[in-house]
Amino acid sequence: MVTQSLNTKIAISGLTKIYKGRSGNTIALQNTDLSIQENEFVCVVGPSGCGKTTLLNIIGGLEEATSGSVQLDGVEVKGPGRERGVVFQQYALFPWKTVLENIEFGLKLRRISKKERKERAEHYLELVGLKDFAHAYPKELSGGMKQRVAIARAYAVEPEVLLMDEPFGALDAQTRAQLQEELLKTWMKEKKTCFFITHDVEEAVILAQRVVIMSARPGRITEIINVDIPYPRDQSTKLDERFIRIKNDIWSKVYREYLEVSK
Ligand SMILES: Nc1ncnc2c1ncn2[C@@H]1O[C@H](COP(=O)(O)OP(=O)(O)OP(=O)(O)O)[C@@H](O)[C@H]1O
Repeated sequence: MVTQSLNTKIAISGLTKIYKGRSGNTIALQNTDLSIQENEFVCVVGPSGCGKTTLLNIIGGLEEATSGSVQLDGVEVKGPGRERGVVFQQYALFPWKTVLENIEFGLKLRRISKKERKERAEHYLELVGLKDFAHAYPKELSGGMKQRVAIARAYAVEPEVLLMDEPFGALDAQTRAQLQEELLKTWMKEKKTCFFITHDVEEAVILAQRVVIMSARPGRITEIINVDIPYPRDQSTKLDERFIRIKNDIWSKVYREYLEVSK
C-alpha cells in the first residue's frame, strides 16, 4: 500500500498487468506501488521489457490493469483524460497539417475557441523555440524540431501531468542535450508533474528529482533514488562530482538488472 500525502498527484497501488498470449502469459507488472507528488519530475529506467511503457500506458488510461489501481488526485483512472498529456518517441504529427495546425488539432477536439487555439499554439511554439516555423510542414523539420512540436502539442492542452515515453530516444546526442535543457526550463516555469521513461541513465539524472529503477522478472520497482542536485541544471551539471556519483550508482544497479535479463 502507498501512503497518500496531501500533495500526492498519482497514487499507484498494487498494480499488476498480465498479458495473455497463445504461448503463455507475460507478467509485465507485478504488485507495483508508487506515489508521485504534485509538480514532481520522476524518471523511470530499467532493461527492455521491464514494464515501463505498460506502467505509463496504465497511468495514461490507455491500457487497463489486471489488478490494482491508479489514482489521480484521489480519483481512480478509468481511461484517458485531458489532465494527462502523452509524448511518445514517435512524434505522430499529421504530415498534411502545418506545425501550428498540428498543435491546434488537440485544442479543436476540446472545443476551444479559434482565437484561444491560435494564441495557445503560438505561445507553446515560442516556448519550444519554433515560433518561426508555425507555417512549416513536418517534412520540412529535423527530428529534434518535430519532437519539439510534439512537446508543444502536449503542453498546449495544458495537462497537469506529462507522461513521456523515451521522447528523445531517436535523437542525436547534441539535440537530445538541448531538448533536455529546454524541457527542464519549461518544467521549472510550468511546474507540471512529469513521468519520463528513458534508457539513458545520464538523462534520468539530469532531469529527475527521483529515479525509479525497474527490474524485468517480473516487472517491478526495485529501488527509487533521490537525485539531490538543485535546479536549475544544465549540461555543465553533468560534470559535477555529485552528479557523476549518483549516475554511476544508478547505472551499476541498472546494469545488474540488464545482466539478470540476459541470463
Ligand atoms: N500488448 C502486449 N501483448 C503481450 N505482451 C506485451 C504487450 N505489451 C507489452 N508486452 C510485454 O510486457 C512486458 C513489458 O513490456 P513494456 O513494453 O511495458 O516494457 P518496457 O520496459 O517499456 O520495454 P522497452 O524498454 O523495450 O520499451 C514485455 O515482456 C512485453 O513483451
